[in-house]
Amino acid sequence: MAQFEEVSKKSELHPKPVGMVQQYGTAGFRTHADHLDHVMFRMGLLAALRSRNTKATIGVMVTASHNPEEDNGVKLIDPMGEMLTPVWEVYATRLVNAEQDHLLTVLEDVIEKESIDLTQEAHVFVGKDTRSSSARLSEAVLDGVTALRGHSKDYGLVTTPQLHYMVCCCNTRGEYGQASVEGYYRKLLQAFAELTKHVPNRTDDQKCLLVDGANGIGALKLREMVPRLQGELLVSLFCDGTSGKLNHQCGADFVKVQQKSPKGIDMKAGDRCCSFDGDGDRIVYYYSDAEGHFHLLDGDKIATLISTFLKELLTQAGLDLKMAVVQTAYANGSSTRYLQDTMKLIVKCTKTGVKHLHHVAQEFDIGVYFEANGHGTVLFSKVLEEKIRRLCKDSDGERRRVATLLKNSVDLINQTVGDAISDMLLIEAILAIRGMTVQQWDAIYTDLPNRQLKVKVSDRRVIETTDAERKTVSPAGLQEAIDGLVEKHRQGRSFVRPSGTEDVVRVYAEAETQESADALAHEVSLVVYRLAGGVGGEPKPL
Ligand SMILES: CC(=O)N[C@H]1[C@@H](OP(=O)(O)O)O[C@H](CO)[C@@H](O)[C@@H]1O
Ligand SMILES: [Mg+2]
Repeated sequence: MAQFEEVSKKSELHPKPVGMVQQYGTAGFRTHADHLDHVMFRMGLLAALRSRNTKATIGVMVTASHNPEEDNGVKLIDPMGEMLTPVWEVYATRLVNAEQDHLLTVLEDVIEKESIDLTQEAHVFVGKDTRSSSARLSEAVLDGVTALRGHSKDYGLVTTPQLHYMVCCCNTRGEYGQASVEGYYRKLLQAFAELTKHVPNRTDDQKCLLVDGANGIGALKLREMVPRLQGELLVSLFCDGTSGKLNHQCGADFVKVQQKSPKGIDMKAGDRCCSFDGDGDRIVYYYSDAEGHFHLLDGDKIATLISTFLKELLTQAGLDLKMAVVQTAYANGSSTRYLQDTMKLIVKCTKTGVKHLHHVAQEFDIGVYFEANGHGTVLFSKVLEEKIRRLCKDSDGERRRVATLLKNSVDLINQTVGDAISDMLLIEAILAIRGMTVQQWDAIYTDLPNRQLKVKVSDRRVIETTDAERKTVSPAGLQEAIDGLVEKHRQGRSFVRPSGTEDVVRVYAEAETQESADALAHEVSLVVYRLAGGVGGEPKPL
């Protein structure tokens, strides 16, 4: 077939280094930018097939998120703006690892398995982050789409959630919004303005927010929005990419893992601050108190603030609906207890990785999901959205006011995926409406001190987990050893799992005091090292 000749010819321009193997992981393919040209071309091919398979527009985002600037990566976006479905992750891995002379065979195999009609039209949206390698790598994606005679639209520099939004807008024929960056701005800005317009007596101090843009795409996009916030939010943008390096000593991942403020932010005691990650899909908040202590408000605190706000509105609106908060094992034990025992909310725990949380959140009328690292959003069922819309029209007085707040919250939230800009505007609106300071928000519950460590082992796959990764089933004896150690620490909890993005085993521990959490994390690291084939020197105490 003529299309295959074209693929054959074009693929010679994007040759795969012989023997190189890569895996479609938690966040797509991700590695040093020098090893990705063939991956990008082939993901362009796969996106064109996926588009024909779903009869919808598919997205391809070139980014390595919070990784160093030298890395890059690629993720595919399915029709409703969600992550690529798992069966196709397997195809992606096979296609990327096929040696040059085997590429067509693998391609044909996917076409046959999914009964893809090549005469169908294919449409692919492509976006990229600000990495120096992203321009040439997104060209390779476009080459792949064209080789299979797909139509492509290059959105250029966009945040990951913006591209998810575009795909959803396009496939809902504009019902979700207009598929352009301008359409995205307009939808969010209008919802934010509506939410904040009746908030009385806010001082400039309360409106001030310091933002660390991780020297990435999130900073560029936020800068375009700031002048249009009509003074309802006074943003000071730091790490805006004009001089610093992407993610270097800044950004949401740095702040969460190091538990300290980013380099280059000029914060005074009490200032409300937040950090985006490198592709604008994560956010964490923080402030430092008068004694200079750093306070982090991570994904768990964000989930608590948002779910408390929405639950109150639902009650006031007289809507009795099923609402849940979805977390992973990394959620701080205090947050889980607060949500369950005080807020009386359903709390679910899933495996790490946003696609798992998203999936479970879809089962409820309102599903609030956040990873502790700040990646998350809220999903609303169609039934609920319809009820809210009707209530806005048919009710009056207080009930109408509350329904309108709900409607504008729905519009402000990017339901396709976690979105730093959208989450930030929602959090700012909630704090304004409730007249709450960052300190009051922080005081809703007190985090248990915790520690995350990494252990290097020769093959991390020897660790198998169950119960949403909270327990191990192999190697033999490991779980019993962890249980024995946890027992010795007041309010102790610990688990280990192989990372899906790095060649390490992650260890998490929390306990009543920081010393205790640190000691537990170290003790567990040692048993992992001993029972799961540790390499290099034994883990040292902190
Ligand atoms: C503890 C932690 O933060 N893990 C991160 C990290 O996954 P690992 O499988 O733990 O490497 O990267 C994922 C993709 O960005 C993110 O979804 C997840 O939350
Ligand atoms: Mg990210």
